[in-house]
Amino acid sequence: MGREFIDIFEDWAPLYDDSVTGKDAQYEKVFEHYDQILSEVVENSQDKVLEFGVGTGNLTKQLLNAGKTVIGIEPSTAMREIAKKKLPGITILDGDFINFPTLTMPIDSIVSTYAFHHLTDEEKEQAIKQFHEVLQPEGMVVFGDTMFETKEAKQNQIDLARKQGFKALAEDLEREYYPIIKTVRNAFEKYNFHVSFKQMNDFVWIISAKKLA
Ligand SMILES: C[S@@+](CC[C@H](N)C(=O)[O-])C[C@H]1O[C@@H](n2cnc3c(N)ncnc32)[C@H](O)[C@@H]1O
Repeated sequence: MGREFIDIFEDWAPLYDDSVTGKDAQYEKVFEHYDQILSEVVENSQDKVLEFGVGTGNLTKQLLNAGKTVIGIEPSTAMREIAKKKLPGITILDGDFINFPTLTMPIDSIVSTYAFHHLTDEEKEQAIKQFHEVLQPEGMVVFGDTMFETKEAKQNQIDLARKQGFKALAEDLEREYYPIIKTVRNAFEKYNFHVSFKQMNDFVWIISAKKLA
């Protein structure tokens, strides 16, 4: 579920790595400190990792370099192909945050960067409920993604993007389901996680959520 944006990624896949390295002015601020954001996710995760929205495999690469075992889930065929070419031998399966193949190992960390906002708030809750079921005791969810402290802060970024002539960014912020932090906090707490947030740039925050009993 939450697959309504896949066509965007089928088209974006060949140029995606140019965007994350700052070559697309519209997304420069969104991907500011990209490598640090990925590192922060890696540092907060444990050994047996389930990664959602793998994209071109940049987070996967850092996870593998840190010695972790990773099962990747990615709904876009074009993205999966690029990730497999970059990282031969990785396990990357067709699926999404809600529907994915049966897992072949116990999972102690669920990670993702720049992807959770493809789910509506209701779908996010459904996914978080499933994360609690999938994770081992004291397992972690560690996500980096765009979110906002208030509705006004979100609108300010949309207005700024329009003022700067960043039409694609403004439309993206309006089209997809970038959440308000309190909504995400409430969803994790509802399903028995202890959750904290850390800001990484004007858009992206790290969510670290530990499964409570
Ligand atoms: C902006 S890219 C992020 C890629 C990579 N994680 C990174 O940090 O560079 C978003 C990725 O999420 C994937 N995606 C879109 N909808 C999804 C869903 N419902 N479940 C899981 N992944 C999804 C897209 O296909 C795309 O590869």
